[in-house]
Amino acid sequence: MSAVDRIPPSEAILACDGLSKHFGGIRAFTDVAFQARRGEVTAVIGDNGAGKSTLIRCLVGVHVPDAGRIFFDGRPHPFANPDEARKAGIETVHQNLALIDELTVAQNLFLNREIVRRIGPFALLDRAAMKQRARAMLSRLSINMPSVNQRVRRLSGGQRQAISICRAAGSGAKLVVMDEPTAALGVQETANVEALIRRLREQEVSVILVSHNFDQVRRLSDQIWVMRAGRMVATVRSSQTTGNELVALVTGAA
Ligand SMILES: Nc1ncnc2c1ncn2[C@@H]1O[C@H](COP(=O)(O)OP(=O)(O)OP(=O)(O)O)[C@@H](O)[C@H]1O
Repeated sequence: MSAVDRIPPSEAILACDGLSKHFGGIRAFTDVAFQARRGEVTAVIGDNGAGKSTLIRCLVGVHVPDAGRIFFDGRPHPFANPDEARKAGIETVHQNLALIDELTVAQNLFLNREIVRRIGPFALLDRAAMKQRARAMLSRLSINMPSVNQRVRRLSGGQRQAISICRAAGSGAKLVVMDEPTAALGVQETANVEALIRRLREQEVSVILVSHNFDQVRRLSDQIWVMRAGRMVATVRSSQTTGNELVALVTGAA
């Protein structure tokens, strides 16, 4: 049975069959199949070079796969670039955060999606509306921020990550894809970002999370995809696995 058939379309936010991506003679991954349930956190694990980042780049429209089918929210996924994926409801939280230091929290939350007010032939930025909406977006995810007028340069790594996640979720995304969202964070900041991911899940936003931290993956996710050397070697329910089993699946000792 194909992966697309296993979960009824109404329950699958994402499904994929026979997906492959090569860069010239280098194989990133081959014949990958998977499904992610709507409203769940799905983690992607695997050793360095297993193909995780390339796989999620195919999901968010950065790369076009060489072969295979992807379905998003019950429909074929034809996204040729990240803008198309975003319009359909897939947002990405990038490893390098993509925030602009010299802009404020509110300006970063509305970067490239500014609210404008039309007065005759002129289109003016509606700063008051953006600030008001920024406060509502932060409050919806219980994110504490000193002020929406604060420049992000002065914020901690965890606060910056929270803004990136809020920005991704705030536009009504159905699926938020995160590549190592806590890799550069300390213990408390990691806990804050994990709490934020749980709140997304409570609000029925589906999440795909790439992480090398198996404890985190088991704490946060419902389902785990395991990649090894360009293959999807296992899909496991997080509640039914142990850290040792994950290590064995990732290394091939299982
Ligand atoms: N743009 C590219 N051009 C050529 N090869 C690439 C490119 N992107 C990825 N690869 C190759 O594809 C394979 C999978 O890489 P990918 O970055 O997807 O792995 P990963 O599991 O995310 O690794 P890591 O955990 O180290 O980030 C690797 O052999 C990598 O060198």
